[in-house]
Amino acid sequence: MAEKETPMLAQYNKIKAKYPEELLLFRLGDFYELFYEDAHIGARELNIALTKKRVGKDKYIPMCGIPYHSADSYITRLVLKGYKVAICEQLEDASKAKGIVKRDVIRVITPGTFFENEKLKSALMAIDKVKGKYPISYLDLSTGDFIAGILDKDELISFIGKFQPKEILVRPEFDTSEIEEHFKHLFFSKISEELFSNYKELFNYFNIQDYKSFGFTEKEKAVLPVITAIFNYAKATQKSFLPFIKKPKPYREDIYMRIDYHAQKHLEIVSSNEGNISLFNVINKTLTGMGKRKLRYFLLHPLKNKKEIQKRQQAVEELLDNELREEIKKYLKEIFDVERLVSKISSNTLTPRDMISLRTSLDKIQQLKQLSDKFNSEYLKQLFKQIEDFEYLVDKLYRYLEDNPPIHLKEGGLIKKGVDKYLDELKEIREKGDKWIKEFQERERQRTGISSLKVGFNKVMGYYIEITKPNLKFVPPEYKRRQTLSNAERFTTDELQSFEEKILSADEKINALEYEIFMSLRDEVNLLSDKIAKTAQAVGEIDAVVSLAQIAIEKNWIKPEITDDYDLVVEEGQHPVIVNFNPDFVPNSLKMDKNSYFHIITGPNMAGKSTFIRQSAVLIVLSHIGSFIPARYAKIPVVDAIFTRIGSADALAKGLSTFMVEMLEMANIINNATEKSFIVLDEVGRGTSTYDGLSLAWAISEYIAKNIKAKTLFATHYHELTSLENEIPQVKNFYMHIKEEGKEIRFTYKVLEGFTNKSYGIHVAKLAGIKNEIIERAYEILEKFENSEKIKTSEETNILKQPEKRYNEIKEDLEELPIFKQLKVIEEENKYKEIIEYLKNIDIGNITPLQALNILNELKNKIKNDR
Ligand SMILES: Nc1ncnc2c1ncn2[C@@H]1O[C@H](COP(=O)(O)OP(=O)(O)OP(=O)(O)O)[C@@H](O)[C@H]1O
Repeated sequence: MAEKETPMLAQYNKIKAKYPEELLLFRLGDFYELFYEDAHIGARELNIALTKKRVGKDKYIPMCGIPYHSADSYITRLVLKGYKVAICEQLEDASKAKGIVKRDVIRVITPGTFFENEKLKSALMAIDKVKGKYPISYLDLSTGDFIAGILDKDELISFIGKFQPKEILVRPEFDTSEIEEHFKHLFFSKISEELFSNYKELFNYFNIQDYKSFGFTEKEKAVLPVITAIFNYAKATQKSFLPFIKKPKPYREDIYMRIDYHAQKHLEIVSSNEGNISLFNVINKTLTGMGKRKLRYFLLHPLKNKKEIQKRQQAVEELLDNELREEIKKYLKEIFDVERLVSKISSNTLTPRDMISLRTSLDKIQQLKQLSDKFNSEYLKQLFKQIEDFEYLVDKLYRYLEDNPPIHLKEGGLIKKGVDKYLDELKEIREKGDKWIKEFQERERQRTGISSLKVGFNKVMGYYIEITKPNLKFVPPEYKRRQTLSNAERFTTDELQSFEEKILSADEKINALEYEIFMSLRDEVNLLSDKIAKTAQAVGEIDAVVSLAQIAIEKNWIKPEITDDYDLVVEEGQHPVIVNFNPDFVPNSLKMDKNSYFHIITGPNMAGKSTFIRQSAVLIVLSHIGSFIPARYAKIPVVDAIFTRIGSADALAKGLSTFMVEMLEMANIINNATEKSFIVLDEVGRGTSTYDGLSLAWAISEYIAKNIKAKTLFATHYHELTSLENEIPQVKNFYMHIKEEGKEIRFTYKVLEGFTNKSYGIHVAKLAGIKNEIIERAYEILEKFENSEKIKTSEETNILKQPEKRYNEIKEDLEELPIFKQLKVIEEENKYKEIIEYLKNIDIGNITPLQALNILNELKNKIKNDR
């Protein structure tokens, strides 16, 4: 006969059945316990001991436990590793419970919802697919920011790159592979269809009747399911911990300059490649959490409206005034991360200290608002106008809240005197109690003649009278022994006991009442959440603009002139990140106009080509966020997109060849760039055989220069490309100047007009420390090559213009190259896919034997054609 489950195990199994995918942390006294498979995972991932729990006469189940008091760090580790953790709490006081203590899951923490954890930062996204487009929504539970929009595939990839969601919600049938091939570590949660369709709670929460109230148009209807899904998921997992969520805002890519995912990464705008530092880290001088996030947002969303950019510039210019800026900074320094605090208000994670931080912040924000008359800039005026008045609330919080409250809500010490009459009375009893104890101690000393007699208190024993061992003989008979210590004994008396009951019940009442008052205060603040959040946004934006002014002053940057024309001029520009570490950085200029917009830059390795072309793109980005830039003078036309194609190894890990990645990126550029775009190309075509690569680089350059007419900087080692200058008038050659001093060379990092055939590769090898005898031998071989090159016929050099002819000549050799073999495999795989698809679509139940024979024949032919 099956053994009966213990009540605890029955309770566990019932709850676990509702959370099969989560690790269930089951609260037992001072521990959270994990059982069965969860225990194995927990022990392995947290490196803690796997033990057993006895659940019947001879029955044991696997168990591991983490202490309640340090649970946070364990939970963080599990969530960081991509687990979802369900916290199951005791819902009643164990000492007062009849039978087994009630327990239930109070919250599920997932990678995208651990909003109070600084390390993880909540970032939840939902993606759907409708008619080839991707409706998306994004919710940051730590700030309450909520956005939604409809993106195309490239925009979706770029969005994920910008916002870096920690968890992506999709429908069960969603094919995640098309996104995963672009990113290394994404965490997808497949959630039920029901969460996408049931928008009742969402509408209730925001008190609306229709999604259009959020500002979406009829055309954007497809965002409703993703908004709904993200909201329902947050609610279902966070339960009473659900923080304040702002109304979802339409996210429309088309109002910003497009910087796709590759460009963000290659230009190291907000995150850098290993060992480097990002543009954001260099220019970030913000003083608040909101400001930091806003500046980051600015960088990832440069404006593309001249007037808007100029408005920001004007604000930055005004803030160059040291006195004014310092005055604002004085307040900003004391403002906490209000967005995060607001999000906590409606959730159970708000601590009394958070409330004090909010009080201080709102107070400083009120003082900051006093400065609003001092500005002329339209943009600053507008931002200051968005700061709401919280005078009444601040005053109330000062009147109500103790300045140094404890961390926990239920320990009392939260509320000042004068707030509640009954509370004051209770506190008086407690104070009188202190006095009474002193008098009682004095009285007992007199009565017993024991001058060292002490009245003390601890949580376990309550009040007691302590008598040292030598004085025990003087203890009166009515004293009741409570505890024996090594050199003293502890007693109580009827009088002390009845006092204790009175005082302890006052204490309990005080704590309960303070908690109640604190909660009603919290509710009051909660009603203002929306206003506080909007104010916090404005403060963040002020902080970001102040930061732009601060860096401009510190680095002596200039204001670029923004135009709607075509021409671009940067005189003596510098790379803002590299110059930061290299004071000897050599400035360079760039001039582009309708007669000269495709620049080919040649020069040896290490001469500074990449730095120059990236610098140009970065200066354009900075100019479009309203920032000043490191240059002597600059005139920047509004650019609609920045595209980059820069050699990288990042996609290799995903099994795509470098060449394939390169071509995918090129295809994206060619399909999307316009005359108003800025393109940066570094070494296009290097991933394949020289002639293929060169022919492609040539054809692509020709296409961009003739048809797209986007401003383009192309750094290359293909010296042959410089002949494009003769073919297309708008193509111009530039090269990195090198100074030759005997056999030595020196990089000057100067970009000059014209081109050079010398590659100096051997020089660079020498600089890198390659042995002298090898270097000498390389020079000998080079000389031989150069001599044989001289007698080549002109027909041979002309291969560039006849890539196909040349291709046929060398076809056999090329096919031996690994890249070709790889492409062949891809090609074949695609053919097989076609056949598989064909087979899948055959409805066997509905065909005649003759049709079956025909199909077989067709399949045979398909395979024959391929062989
Ligand atoms: N204008 C400059 N002033 C001073 N140092 C520079 C300048 N430009 C580049 N450098 C330094 O020169 C080094 C090489 O630069 P970069 O990578 O741009 O060269 P490259 O020509 O693109 O080389 P490769 O062809 O090998 O990729 C870097 O360490 C960079 O910091």
